[in-house]
Amino acid sequence: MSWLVTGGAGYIGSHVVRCLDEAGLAPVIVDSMSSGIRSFAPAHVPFYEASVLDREELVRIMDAHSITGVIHLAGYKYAGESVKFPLLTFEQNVTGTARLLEAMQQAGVNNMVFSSSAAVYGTPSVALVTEQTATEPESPYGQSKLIGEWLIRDQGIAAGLKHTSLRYFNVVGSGSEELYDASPHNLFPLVFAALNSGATPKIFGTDYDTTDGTCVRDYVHVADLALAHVEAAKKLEAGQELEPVYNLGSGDGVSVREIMDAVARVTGNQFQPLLEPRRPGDPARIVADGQLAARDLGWAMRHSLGQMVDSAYRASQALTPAKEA
Ligand SMILES: NC(=O)c1ccc[n+]([C@@H]2O[C@H](COP(=O)([O-])OP(=O)(O)OC[C@H]3O[C@@H](n4cnc5c(N)ncnc54)[C@H](O)[C@@H]3O)[C@@H](O)[C@H]2O)c1
Ligand SMILES: O=c1ccn([C@@H]2O[C@H](COP(=O)(O)OP(=O)(O)O[C@H]3O[C@H](CO)[C@H](O)[C@H](O)[C@H]3O)[C@@H](O)[C@H]2O)c(=O)[nH]1
Repeated sequence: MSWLVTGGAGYIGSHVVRCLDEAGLAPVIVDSMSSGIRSFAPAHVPFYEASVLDREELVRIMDAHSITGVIHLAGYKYAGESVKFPLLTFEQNVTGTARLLEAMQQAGVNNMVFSSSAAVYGTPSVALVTEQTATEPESPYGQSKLIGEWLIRDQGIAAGLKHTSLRYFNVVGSGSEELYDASPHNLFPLVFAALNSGATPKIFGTDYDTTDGTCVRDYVHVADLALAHVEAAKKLEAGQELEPVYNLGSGDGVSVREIMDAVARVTGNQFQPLLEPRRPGDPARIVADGQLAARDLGWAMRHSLGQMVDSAYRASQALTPAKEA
């Protein structure tokens, strides 16, 4: 049993690869290296620098390794930036997913786990988002993830693909010090990049309709998230039916101000964040009901917020200048 991991040299993908490896579902990585980091891929795991847009190369790789399933994480992940770059976002996330599905059909690979996002919900009007909550994405990124889900669902109907899509909420933390989130646009990496360089972290928006005026999100630890992928892969491999979509969130809302307080506590740095205007496109609050995933995928929050902050901080400090370049 060998599973292909697209985007396996990325932040989340590298954690998934390690969990698959430990579970005996021999991972093989395909990554275009647009944002991947080569050292994130374990030396013994087969690695191909290739794009999911390259159908023929994907078929060759799937045949060469007798791949039985795909965890598809490759993509362009910035909701805010996607408003500026809709064509890039759709090419990578929609055309990329379509090419991958074509390759899977050609190679006879019949199992798929897809990285979707809470961004498919837009700004929900409910306190806890369930899988039944209306999908009203507000960015090309959210739209592209929803279309990805539809392509996969339709390929299930047309070609018998077994599949599930995991809608991640805010993924943070680090499962080991050499793996970190290098995103230039997300809260945790920006806060630690600022602190590590002597700058002051920023809060975008303090006038939202939330308890302290800052945005509320549902933060999950990347190592917990990775385990849910392995559970999904194992179930699909064993021929068990899964729901078409699962939320991977904790049910707990945490404000940006509360994150800053936790960072100050963990690092011992009593900084006063800079208060900036709102960042365009940010919903005030989005928090998940994760009960469906708990029922079917053993989904559980094994890490506390303090551990999320602490592990992210340690990983950010372990960065060498070479890795930062
Ligand atoms: N980080 C989050 O909070 C979050 C939340 C919801 C969903 N997601 C989704 O999870 C997935 C992984 O996110 P991440 O945080 O690890 O991001 P990341 O940028 O670290 O990883 C993405 C990986 O995909 C690779 N890639 C990009 N385009 C490719 C292509 N065309 N072909 C092959 N490889 C390609 C990149 O080089 C990178 O290694 C993405 O699909 C993202 O949209 C992330
Ligand atoms: O320096 C910063 C950076 C961010 N923020 C705020 O922190 C919150 C979280 O922002 P992130 O960029 O970390 O995360 P998002 O909620 O915007 O988006 C993330 O989670 C979404 C799901 O909820 C999507 O999947 C998306 O891909 C992923 O980047 C937002 O209110 C943002 O304005 C700050 O205050 N200061």
